[in-house]
Amino acid sequence: MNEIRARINLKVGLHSDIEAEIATFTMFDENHEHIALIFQQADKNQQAPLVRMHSECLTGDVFHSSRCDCGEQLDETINLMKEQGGIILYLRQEGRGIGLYNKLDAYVLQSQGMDTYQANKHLGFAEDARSFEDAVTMLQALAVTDLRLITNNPKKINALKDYFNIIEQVNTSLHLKDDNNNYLRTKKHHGKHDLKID
Ligand SMILES: Nc1nc2c(ncn2[C@@H]2O[C@H](COP(=O)(O)OP(=O)(O)OP(=O)(O)O)[C@@H](O)[C@H]2O)c(=O)[nH]1
Ligand SMILES: [Zn+2]
Repeated sequence: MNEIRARINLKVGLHSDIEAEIATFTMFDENHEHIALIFQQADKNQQAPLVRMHSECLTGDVFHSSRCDCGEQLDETINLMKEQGGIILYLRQEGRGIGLYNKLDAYVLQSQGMDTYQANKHLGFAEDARSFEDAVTMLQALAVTDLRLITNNPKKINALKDYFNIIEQVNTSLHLKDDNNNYLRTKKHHGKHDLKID
């Protein structure tokens, strides 16, 4: 069964000059329109391509919000993949899976003193409501078996390790900004992310 619905060439990045392909899939409905961005045909040309599973963050990815580091991580990944090739899975699970409006409700609670995980729980959600099962399906559809995963998040390693040979964990940089200190510290101390911050 062909699980790739389409592959389209496009150029991406800040200057729209980095060659890539965007791939769509047959197995997802309109509420889960995940896409893969493939650089240098990494799915076909590389034994162990760089892979980034990036969960959607409208505020960070599009507007480079001061509250998180998502947009910077995405830019960093695109620039690395320009050089080395690789695959970004852009996963439509905004707000760690609780959706945009709920994430913004969580921001209100954070402004009142809760951390990101406490705010999710206060709203009746899991601390992190994401699943990476769709990502596994996407990588299998792209015939990836071995990979180098760009992440600081041990949960992402755990989610893939039974299905793929993870040759290397590639950390992202620390993108500290005025308003994302607590967010990043909580990622490290509660989420056990591998971040170089106190
Ligand atoms: N619920 C909630 N979600 C948030 C908050 N801040 C950011 N997010 C979401 O967190 C997710 C971040 O995803 P990623 O960058 O893929 O991953 P990560 O878990 O930070 O791990 P890395 O791979 O190390 O970057 C996005 O879906 C954001 O929308 C918050 O305060 N509350
Ligand atoms: Zn974000």
